[in-house]
Amino acid sequence: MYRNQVRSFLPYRRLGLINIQNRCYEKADFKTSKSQEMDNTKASMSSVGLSPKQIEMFPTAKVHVPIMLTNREPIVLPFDEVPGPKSLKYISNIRQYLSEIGTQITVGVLTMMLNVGTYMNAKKPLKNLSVLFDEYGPVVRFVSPVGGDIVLINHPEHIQKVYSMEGSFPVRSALDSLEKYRSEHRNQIYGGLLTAYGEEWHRQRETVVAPLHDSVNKHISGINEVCENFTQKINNLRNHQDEITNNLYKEIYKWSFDCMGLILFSKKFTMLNTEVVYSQCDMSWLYHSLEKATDAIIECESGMQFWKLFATPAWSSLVKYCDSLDNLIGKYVLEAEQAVSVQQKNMGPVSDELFSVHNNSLVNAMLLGENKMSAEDIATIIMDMLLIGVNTITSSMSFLLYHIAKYQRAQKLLFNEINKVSGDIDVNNISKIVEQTPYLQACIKESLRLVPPIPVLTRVLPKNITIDRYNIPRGTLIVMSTQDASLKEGNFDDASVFYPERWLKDDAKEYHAFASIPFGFGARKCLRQCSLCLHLG
Ligand code: HEM
Repeated sequence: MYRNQVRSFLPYRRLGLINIQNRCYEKADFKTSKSQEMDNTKASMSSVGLSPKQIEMFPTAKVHVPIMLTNREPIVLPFDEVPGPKSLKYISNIRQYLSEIGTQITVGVLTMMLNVGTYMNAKKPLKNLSVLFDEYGPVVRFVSPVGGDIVLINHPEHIQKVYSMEGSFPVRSALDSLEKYRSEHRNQIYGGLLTAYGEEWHRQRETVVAPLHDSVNKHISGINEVCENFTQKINNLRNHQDEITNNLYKEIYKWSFDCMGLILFSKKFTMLNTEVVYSQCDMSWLYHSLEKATDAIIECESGMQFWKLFATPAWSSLVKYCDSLDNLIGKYVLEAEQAVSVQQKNMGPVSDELFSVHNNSLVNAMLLGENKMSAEDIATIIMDMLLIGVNTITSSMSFLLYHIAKYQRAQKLLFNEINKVSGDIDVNNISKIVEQTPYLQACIKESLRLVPPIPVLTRVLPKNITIDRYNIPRGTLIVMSTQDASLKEGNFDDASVFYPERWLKDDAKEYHAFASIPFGFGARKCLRQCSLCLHLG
């Protein structure tokens, strides 16, 4: 399964946010009084949309109250006091003496130990993280030998506080390997949505949101066809015991690729009907390159990062398959650009085929939008959406089917609900479908609670923040273990059980709004314009 975790120091160093030696601990941040702190917390909660009543629902008493020196002044403890693995703390004393290669090795070992280094597909990262929280409490400092320390948190209130301070241009850690590929190999300074920062990121996001939304709506009936195709194929693949013996994941991947093909390219990829994926046609190459590029990114981001020093096999594979993705997507975008300019200059009719593909397509909308983008930028954004979209949807759908298969009672209830409304479904009206299928929505939400495709989220804040009682300097990489939060008994009863009903009860509102956030939150949350998750989150 694709699980996404993040670590990266590069972007922050480049932004000048991390400088451990020169880090200035502003006095003001240390001397925050308790009342100020409470006011700040309340203001931040209302800024993220919680009412005073909801604030009361999650009293600050749940969070450790700072020890009082006098009867008014709470102690805000310095960053060095944040608990964490002691052996790592010693590293902080010697890190300035480590050579570049030594640093790479240490980072690699630490990364493998904790799996805080895999953007996608870490094997059991959460187990390791929850062990850390059990041992050190809700705020854990992970000293890194390279200079930028990591702070891990898992408490919903702390997560909420981080989001409330993320600012207008939130920064999260990116994929170092993809960023290096783009900046060094393709000469792209900004990269796509995943890797861009600041105003450039904002510009790209503004350009893509509305066209993406329209594109999903336009292709609903096409997506429905792909879904029917998928169920038909699964039906045919069953053995005499009604089981799918293997390759179900691959079929789900193809289904997700076909859906994204419609949304991003307005094209019927029909990968579900294609057995030979290694053929010469563009669509097969795109599929093949996507699989291989994803594998290569996973390999580069996890474990030893020697690719930063020399071309490892994983790095060469990343370059090869990202090049291939770039070229195929670039070709499509250039075609669309050509069609648009022929039409605009009235230079005669565009061929029917070209017109039918590109008219009303997502790329067309981006080319003609107010913030006109270059073909190269559009191609990069499409590549990002393809990479993140196909993998997250495949993971979500796989676990949804897994949970429904495992919890037969839920399966029966779901079956009855769908049976009841099936005669009355209008596939083009998503809002109505959502209204008609509350149990299905609850199943999706519950499955995403148990296994969010991206189990940890990250932010680098522009200001110091006090979490629990600790001062965390600006520029520190804060890793929010959101899956850990959603699996905590304190946040959900029988937290490890698939129980969709918890989202249907009136008291569902009592769950902390940040106890399960599969799509992230704030200005940089998921674009989530897929059919599966359009109305959730
Ligand atoms: C069930 C499906 C999905 C889940 C659970 C999911 C989850 C997420 C999460 C957690 C983030 C990071 C949010 C944060 O940092 O606060 C994210 C970002 C993003 N997602 Fe999704 N995602 C899903 C599907 C998709 C699809 C289908 C697309 C493409 C059409 C997509 C495009 C993106 C993009 C472009 C970003 C980066 C946004 C930015 O940095 O501004 N996601 N997603």
